[in-house]
Amino acid sequence: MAALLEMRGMVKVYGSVRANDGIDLDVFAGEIVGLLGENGSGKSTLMKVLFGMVEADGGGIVFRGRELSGHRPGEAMALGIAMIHQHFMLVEAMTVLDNVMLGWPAAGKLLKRREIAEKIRETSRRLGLDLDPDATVADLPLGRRQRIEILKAVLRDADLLILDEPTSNLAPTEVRDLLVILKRLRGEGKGIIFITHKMPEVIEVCDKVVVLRAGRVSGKAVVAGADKAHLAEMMVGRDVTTPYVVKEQDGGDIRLSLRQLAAKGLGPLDLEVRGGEILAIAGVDGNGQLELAETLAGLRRIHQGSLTLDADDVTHATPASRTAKGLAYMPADRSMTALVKGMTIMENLMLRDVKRQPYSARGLLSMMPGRRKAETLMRQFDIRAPSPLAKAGSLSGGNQQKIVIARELARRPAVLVAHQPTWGLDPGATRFVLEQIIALRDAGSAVIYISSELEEVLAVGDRVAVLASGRLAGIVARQAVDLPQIGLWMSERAA
Ligand SMILES: Nc1ncnc2c1ncn2[C@@H]1O[C@H](COP(=O)(O)OP(=O)(O)OP(=O)(O)O)[C@@H](O)[C@H]1O
Repeated sequence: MAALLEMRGMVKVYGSVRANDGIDLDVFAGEIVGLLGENGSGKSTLMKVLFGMVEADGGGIVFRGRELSGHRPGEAMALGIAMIHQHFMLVEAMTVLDNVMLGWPAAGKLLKRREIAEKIRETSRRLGLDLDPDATVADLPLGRRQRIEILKAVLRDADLLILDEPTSNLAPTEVRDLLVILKRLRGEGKGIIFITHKMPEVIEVCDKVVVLRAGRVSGKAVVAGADKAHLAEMMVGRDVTTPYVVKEQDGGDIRLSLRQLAAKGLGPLDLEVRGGEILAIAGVDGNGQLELAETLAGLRRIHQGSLTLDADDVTHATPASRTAKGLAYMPADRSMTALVKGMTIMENLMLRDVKRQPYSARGLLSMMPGRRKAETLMRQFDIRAPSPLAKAGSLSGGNQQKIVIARELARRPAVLVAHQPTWGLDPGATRFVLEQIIALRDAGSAVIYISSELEEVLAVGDRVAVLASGRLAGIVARQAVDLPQIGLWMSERAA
């Protein structure tokens, strides 16, 4: 049987970076191929080349027996290739049906709304998408929105679906649902390219894996019957499985305190975090995590109660004055909200220091000390880029994340609020970032670590709290964690 897709010797060069350096990839109909590799290894670039978003500098693509070169996304789509982007291309104020009709091929416009709505219902039932054509996108959780993109691809008869880290910002239940949907798509004969950093997902759905390193294929394997340890080593290249050191409360000073604190969709909450402690906040996504993170950062108004930072009342303080008092914030959606993509890596790393010596020269960033500091941080955090003067937006997704993480950690903040700090990071980078957060704790900072991944919460939290419907359902020392109890707390609804 001929492959659905054959990519041979793909090359893509950006300045001094060989993002793709002779990559071969085959995908057959009815096959899920895991495309793996550390941050910056060239996965997204290869997919952009395939989908016609960037032009290759070398190599050849054959799709369904046809040579493909110099093509644009419109042509790729018309031929049956669909790309499910991480930031969905949906109009939030419109319904599912209207969104599906937006890009409908001209010939299909002859179909009536009613007929398309019926097709949506039928496809949704068949694949288990659980989508109502009349639902408004803005009312749907992330996982459902992603399924609209899948629905669009299927209704346009795509044969090959590209999913670039589709699970990286989904809640665990949504991940499970997505994996089931992928298996159904495979059952209908679709070819799927699935980019992920998560080993359990690979084992669950992939038929084979292709691992990239520095723009080349560094390994290939059939998943069925493969040795898991071997697969993991191929993916990660080093051991990331030793447990982290959890600390018992050692009575540090209270650095962050919430008293009856309430904001829209949140609280009232009473909570204290001490220096030298990581308070991990678990919960099903959408239960007040974003509200809590943004309220602490000063991005949402506090309606009631108080917030103190190192004994200073900061209830109504601006984000900038909280930053000046030692609060650091890593938002979950770092690449959209915490990074200026058009600025250089150095400028992004130094955003908090422009007014500080020795980095300031009459209010501007002074070159030499800034560059030295940026170079050091890039080395420490393994930010892969040709130079500190490269634009942040030109880095791979994971390396963009690392800029924000490096900037916030390097300030040695009194209090760190970290929301999903490992999203988009490969296992090696995840390990490194968690170790840095633990080092910050050991140096006396207080950390609030918000994550919907229970495994991670349990790995790094000294105490574990659960948010449910914007309220604190329970809080417990790590050593005393009882998993069924945590599960109950997570499913609690506010009275
Ligand atoms: N538009 C661009 N300009 C310059 N360099 C780029 C551009 N796009 C990608 N690169 C570089 O190409 C390399 C590969 O990046 P790519 O985004 O393909 O990696 P990735 O494997 O998808 O990583 P991640 O897991 O972090 O998303 C990186 O070194 C990146 O900096």
